[in-house]
Amino acid sequence: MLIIGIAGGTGCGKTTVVNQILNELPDGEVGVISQDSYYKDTTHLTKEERTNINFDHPRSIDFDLLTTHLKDLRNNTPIQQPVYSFIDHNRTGDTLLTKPRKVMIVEGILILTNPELRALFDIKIFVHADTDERLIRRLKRDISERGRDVNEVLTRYQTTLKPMHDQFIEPMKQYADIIIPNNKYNTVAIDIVRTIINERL
Ligand SMILES: Nc1ncnc2c1ncn2[C@@H]1O[C@H](COP(=O)(O)OP(=O)(O)O)[C@@H](O)[C@H]1O
Ligand SMILES: Nc1ccn([C@@H]2O[C@H](COP(=O)(O)O)[C@@H](O)[C@H]2O)c(=O)n1
Repeated sequence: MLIIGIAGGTGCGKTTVVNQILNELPDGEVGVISQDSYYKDTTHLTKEERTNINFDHPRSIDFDLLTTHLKDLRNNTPIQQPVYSFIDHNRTGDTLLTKPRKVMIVEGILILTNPELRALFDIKIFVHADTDERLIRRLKRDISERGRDVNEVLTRYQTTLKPMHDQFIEPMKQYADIIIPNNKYNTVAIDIVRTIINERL
């Protein structure tokens, strides 16, 4: 199994890059795990307490479960990937049966911060987009897809998102094998990654 980790700040285009990579590859040959599915279970908290969680700090992620699941997949064992709701700030209780594939992609803002998880990646990719570009994309996406308003996104950006990005996410570039510039759609980089994957299929 080839395991590819794709990191980068919020709004840099990780999900879009993954979808572009999957396009034109044979259906079902490449599996995807999102770090977002592994936000810690917050059922014991009130809605207000959940809203106040710092979702950009590594401690918000259940790295133990994510690492265990990736090792299971590597050992050819299917996993039940949790399903996460950005509206409720919690796992939904549903799971998604995820089967081992020849190639697995793991994507998320913090996936390179955990040494044990990082060591499982054969290829580490960091997607880069400038800060202003990422904020604009995040604003538009969170309002249209994640039930947020302008004030909420900007407050979160100032209080946690930007400081956490500078402290935990940007420094992870040092571990990247490939950095994809993604201020604009980067078809050349996508083709290169797809070629690497095709060699393993
Ligand atoms: N290269 C790009 N140029 C313009 N918009 C982009 C680009 N990549 C992604 N987007 C848009 O930016 C938003 C955030 O992208 P997404 O892939 O969800 O980022 P991430 O998963 O890194 O948070 C989406 O609305 C997406 O369509
Ligand atoms: N309940 C939550 C959980 C996370 N976030 C934000 O999601 C961002 C990571 O996801 P991307 O798709 O943007 O990589 C992260 O910056 C968290 O702030 C949230 O808003 N609500």
